[in-house]
Amino acid sequence: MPPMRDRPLALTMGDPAGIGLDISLAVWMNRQTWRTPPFLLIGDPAALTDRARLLGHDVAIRETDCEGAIDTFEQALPVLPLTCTAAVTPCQPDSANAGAITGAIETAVRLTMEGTASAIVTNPIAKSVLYDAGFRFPGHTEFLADIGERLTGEKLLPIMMLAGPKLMAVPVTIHIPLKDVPAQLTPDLIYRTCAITVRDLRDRFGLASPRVAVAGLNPHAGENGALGLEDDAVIRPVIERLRAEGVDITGPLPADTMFHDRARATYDVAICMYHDQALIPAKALGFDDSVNVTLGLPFIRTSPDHGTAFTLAGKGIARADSLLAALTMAQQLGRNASKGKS
Ligand SMILES: NC(=O)C1=CN([C@@H]2O[C@H](COP(=O)(O)OP(=O)(O)OC[C@H]3O[C@@H](n4cnc5c(N)ncnc54)[C@H](O)[C@@H]3O)[C@@H](O)[C@H]2O)C=CC1
Ligand SMILES: NCC(=O)COP(=O)(O)O
Repeated sequence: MPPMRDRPLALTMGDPAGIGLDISLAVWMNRQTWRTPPFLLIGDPAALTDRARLLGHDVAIRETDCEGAIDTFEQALPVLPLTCTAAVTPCQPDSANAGAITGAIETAVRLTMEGTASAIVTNPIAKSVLYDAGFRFPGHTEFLADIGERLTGEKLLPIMMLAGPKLMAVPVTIHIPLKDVPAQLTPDLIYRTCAITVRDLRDRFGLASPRVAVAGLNPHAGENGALGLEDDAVIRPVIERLRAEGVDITGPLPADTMFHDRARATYDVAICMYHDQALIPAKALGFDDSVNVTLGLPFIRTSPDHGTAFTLAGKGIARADSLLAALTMAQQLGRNASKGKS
């Protein structure tokens, strides 16, 4: 296996009708000033060439395998080719391309697990477009865990973490309807989410003893049971168990007062009970520079925090900051992992 510095990141194209192609071109074109980590784009070279032309970019695109990506990267944007079934039109997603979109993700995992790529960075997918084609996973997070389980034979619990300079936040339940949240918030799920988060923050992010703040589910963390029972009956005992095991952990905290500046200074990561409880503060505090990173997997995966932004595709106005942050974080986590092994 080549050393980590000689391996590219595997970057998936995402939904080609969205801004993934635009921002991939941007991070490559600005590779010197932005110090973009070398990547291999897994996607349709014809769609990428068309998007570059539409945007007025003069970009050299070269098809290569993963081994050739690092040597190619300075001169041309390296692409591991796959073909979209339907013609790609910006802002007009087509479920006929679901196979190419998910195929890029599967290929990225395979290259990373076999050690030719150092980590996976995913461009955004539109979930509903894939659901229309029969995709049975809520999002990348759950799909990546399924691929990981198939490759390793291990049962995995994938954890979504939004990580930015001002906040790291983890939702315990992820892509489920709000009405299903209380039933899915079991002590076991909360415990394992906290434990995996603490382990990965220590082992992958280098935080020796992460300080964890856990949100309650209900207003005022239940107000002693008057506004809901889950905070004291379900969440608090898990926190007490983790504290007894040596984790630096507080909660359940009223969610409305745990994200202001002074509160955030008291912890490293916020464990939240549902998707929007974590993602609203994360995106409000750092939409351009936060990264969606999946913990609990046998490989590193990051992604920009935003979605496909279809209406911006092909217009030259999509910001590439979050993709750059995702590439940079994936490279750093890969380096930390290889240091841990040496
Ligand atoms: N990691 C992933 O694959 C993600 C996928 N999605 C998917 O994206 C689709 C659209 O979701 P939305 O809720 O509309 O979120 P979105 O993030 O695509 O767009 C929200 C707003 O932010 C703007 N925006 C997003 N990215 C931007 C960028 N790079 N530069 C400038 N402006 C930007 C959009 O124009 C829009 O006004 C959905 O189908 C959803 O499933 C959403 C989040 C993450
Ligand atoms: N809202 C975040 C999101 O939908 C990203 O999900 P995933 O596709 O990374 O699982």
